[in-house]
Amino acid sequence: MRELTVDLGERSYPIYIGQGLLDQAASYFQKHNIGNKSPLLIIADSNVAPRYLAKLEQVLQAGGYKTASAVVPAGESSKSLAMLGDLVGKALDAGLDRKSAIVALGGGVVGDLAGFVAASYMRGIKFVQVPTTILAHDSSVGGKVAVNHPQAKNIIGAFHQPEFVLYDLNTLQTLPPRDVSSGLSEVVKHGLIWDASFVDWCEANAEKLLALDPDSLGYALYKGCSVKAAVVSEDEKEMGLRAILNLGHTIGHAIEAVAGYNEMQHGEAISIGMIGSAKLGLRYGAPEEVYTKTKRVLAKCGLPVSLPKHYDVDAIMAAMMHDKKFKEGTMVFVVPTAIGKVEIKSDVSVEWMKEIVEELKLEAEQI
Ligand SMILES: NC(=O)c1ccc[n+]([C@@H]2O[C@H](COP(=O)([O-])OP(=O)(O)OC[C@H]3O[C@@H](n4cnc5c(N)ncnc54)[C@H](O)[C@@H]3O)[C@@H](O)[C@H]2O)c1
Ligand SMILES: O=C(O)C(=O)C[C@@H](O)[C@H](O)[C@H](O)COP(=O)(O)O
Ligand SMILES: [Zn+2]
Repeated sequence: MRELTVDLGERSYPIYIGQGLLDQAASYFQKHNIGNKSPLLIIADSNVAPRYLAKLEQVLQAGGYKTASAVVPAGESSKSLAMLGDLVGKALDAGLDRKSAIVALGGGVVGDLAGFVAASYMRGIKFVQVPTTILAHDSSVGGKVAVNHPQAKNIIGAFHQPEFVLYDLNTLQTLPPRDVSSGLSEVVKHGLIWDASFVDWCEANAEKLLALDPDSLGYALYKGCSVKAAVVSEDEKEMGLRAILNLGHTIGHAIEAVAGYNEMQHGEAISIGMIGSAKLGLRYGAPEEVYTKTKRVLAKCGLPVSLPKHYDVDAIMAAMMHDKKFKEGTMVFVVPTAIGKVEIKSDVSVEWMKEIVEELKLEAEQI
């Protein structure tokens, strides 16, 4: 078992990463002072619930907890205000009070959604992250919780940190291949922004990761979570440094919004976005390797590296204008300057960005 800390003073919390942790969930809840007098609400999606919900409920109940559960349809569309309303209804029906906790059992969709329920129910109650996807090494850490609006991704949300993160690597064995690749996108991102040697490692170990080799996965998720924890510990509310975690996300979020949140997985959209950011890096004078290596490692992880033909460039440009990094009307981008290093550039040319999105699409047409 590996352990990391998100260092936020009195709101600091651990990330536990290991095999079989679900079986020990009750003792972690007790260790972190989650009381057993008020009920817990476990939120899972329709793919995760049949696999892991009964197990978690049984372990928690055996440890003296009262549990209720809510199952949402799998997929990004569940990150909506309507679903938030439904879940608040479920929390009320189950009798959750201010001492209760919400448990997010699932990937980033459930983590963001359940976390926002916890942030807003009774103006904020405790929550615990129990991630079950590779991508959720990113989403379960750092306290960004949100739902989407049809016009903009994650635009209704809060910063609300979990009590702890319980990452049972065994759950990852049932992930479909597409979600394995999608999760690796954010793993690679953590290397691209912080640690060149980890990018080399990802490239060399891509096949093992795709095959869900437990040792490789454990190491990759530990490294990814270490980067995330270090950045969040320095800048919890994204006043500066934390923006680097957004590499590829301005283009990526725009693609997700234009796709209606149901065609492209988050990690897939971010992969295309990171290729776009690498192209922008070249325009700012980064060495060619930044682009070629970024593209190679993402492709090795089974990720898309160009924009599918049917996407409308103008619609993507319009969606990009809703990016939360926009300040005082200027385009702000995370730009790679070397492998493992990025800079935040303000006032990025809209013309350049349009040319880059067009190039991304043209490259798909050439395949
Ligand atoms: N808050 C943050 O800091 C942050 C960071 C990164 C991403 N995100 C958000 O995370 C979301 C994407 O997360 P995701 O890729 O985990 O998506 P997801 O939660 O939709 O999970 C992907 C798919 O895998 C299924 N699944 C989950 N665990 C499984 C398991 N163990 N076995 C079988 N199937 C399983 C899900 O049902 C779903 O179909 C996006 O909404 C993104 O915006 C948030
Ligand atoms: O934690 C962060 O900060 C991130 O940017 C991590 C991203 O991978 C994640 O997708 C996040 O939800 C994007 O944040 P947003 O503020 O652009 O919605
Ligand atoms: Zn992301």
